[in-house]
Amino acid sequence: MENLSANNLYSFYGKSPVLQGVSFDLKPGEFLSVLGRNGVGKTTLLKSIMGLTDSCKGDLQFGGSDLLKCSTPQRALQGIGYIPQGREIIPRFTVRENILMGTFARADGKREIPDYLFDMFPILRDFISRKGGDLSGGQQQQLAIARALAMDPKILMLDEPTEGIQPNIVKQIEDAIIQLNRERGLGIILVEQNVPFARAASDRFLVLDKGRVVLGGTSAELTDAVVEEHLTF
Ligand SMILES: Nc1ncnc2c1ncn2[C@@H]1O[C@H](COP(=O)(O)OP(=O)(O)OP(=O)(O)O)[C@@H](O)[C@H]1O
Repeated sequence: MENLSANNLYSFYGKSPVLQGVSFDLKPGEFLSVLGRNGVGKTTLLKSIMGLTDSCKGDLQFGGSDLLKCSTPQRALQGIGYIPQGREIIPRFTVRENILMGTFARADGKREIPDYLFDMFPILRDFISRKGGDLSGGQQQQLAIARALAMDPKILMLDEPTEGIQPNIVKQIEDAIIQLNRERGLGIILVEQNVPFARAASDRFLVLDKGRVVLGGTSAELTDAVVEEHLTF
């Protein structure tokens, strides 16, 4: 089965190790939330899985493949989708062009935009010919999710997808993430500050502190006491 598993993973910017011995498992279709205060390495964990930090040591496997030996495009082709913080859509490309970019990371070479993306985010259908840069922040986040889905991923990694987004769109994005997991069976790794959403949506969580996993468990174990000890500022 296509588990994603990290064992004693170290990740570096230059010579500084940001992740220091991180281990976790994500089973197919599982939803994992990654929590922790600012600057503890949450974004770095997602970047490391995608091969976007300077270097990594340790073990990172996906479905029997040694990810640390794979380039970033190879990791995408294996089915790992990444929606970075800040979204990084291409502002001068249209909505259609932005989504089509995702299809270039499809293993089967198809260049079609799946219809369900527009059922999930109807505004993208309405704005299909608009420039990405003319969309609101929330619409751009929907576009970034659609672009990642256009590559037909097995796992979707999202970095604070509702940060700074207008409240009426937050709910749509949260519902879409849950639907992708529960109805389409996508594995999800979500970096999130919103504990109630992480608790409601995920199967399991882990808490990072200074580049290490200090706690993990089922979402039922993500109690107020855990939040108080590890997540309040
Ligand atoms: N490109 C980089 N070069 C050097 N150091 C970096 C780089 N990106 C992040 N760091 C450092 O790595 C550490 C972890 O950063 P990271 O962004 O992974 O944390 P985070 O938990 O996602 O924080 P936040 O909640 O603020 O996004 C921080 O000390 C940060 O300064």
